[in-house]
Amino acid sequence: MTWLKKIFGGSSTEKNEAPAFQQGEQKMSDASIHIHPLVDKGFGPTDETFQGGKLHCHCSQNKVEVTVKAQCAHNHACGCTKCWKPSGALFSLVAVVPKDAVSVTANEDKLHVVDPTAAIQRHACRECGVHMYGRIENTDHPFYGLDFIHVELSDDKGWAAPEFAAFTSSVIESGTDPEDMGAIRARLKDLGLEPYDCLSPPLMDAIAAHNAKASGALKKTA
Ligand SMILES: N[C@@H](CCC(=O)N[C@@H](CS)C(=O)NCC(=O)O)C(=O)O
Ligand SMILES: [Zn+2]
Repeated sequence: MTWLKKIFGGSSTEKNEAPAFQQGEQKMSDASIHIHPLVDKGFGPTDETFQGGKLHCHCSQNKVEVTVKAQCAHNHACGCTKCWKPSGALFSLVAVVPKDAVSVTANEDKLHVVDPTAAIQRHACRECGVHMYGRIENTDHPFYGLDFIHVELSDDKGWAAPEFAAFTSSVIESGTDPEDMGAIRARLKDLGLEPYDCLSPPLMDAIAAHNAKASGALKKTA
């Protein structure tokens, strides 16, 4: 995926496939913890030939439609309070795609920006509340050029599988008891999603490298 290399460099697709418990161990995580519907039931493998698909909002009629002409990357569970989650889910499922691959193809007039002051301008349906895509407008932002999408809004199969869990501790800000965090982290690990309290190490490295180039601490060619 050349667009991915251009933005994140060569080391951004490190995938965590380590199981939480070694084979033969008896310990099981709590399957009654609802991380996200697509994650709880097992996501299925990434289709390497997949070229994108359509996303639809939850309205019964006049659905907002977003067409995405690319496979997504860095699909992950996000526990922050800002990312859209289906009801009952502790985490959002969010991925990035190049912004040029994203277009609104129906009922664009129903969209509004949830928080115009946020780094990610989340375009949501005014009627059902679903976030259709998030765009970074600040050209200096490390992730400028990428849009954020929720692949669960698509009936198309083959989207890249989630790789990790970000902003795990932030679920407390939505009302989760801090005492439940051990069980939640164990469940994430069991599902193959290593929990981080910010982003994954490769993404944090990409952000730091971007900032270091902007400040001059790193040469722009590095
Ligand atoms: N602890 C905060 C974290 C929010 C946060 O920083 N979210 C990350 C991950 S989506 C971000 O990049 N936010 C930028 C934004 O919301 O525009 C919360 O849960 O609200
Ligand atoms: Zn988030």
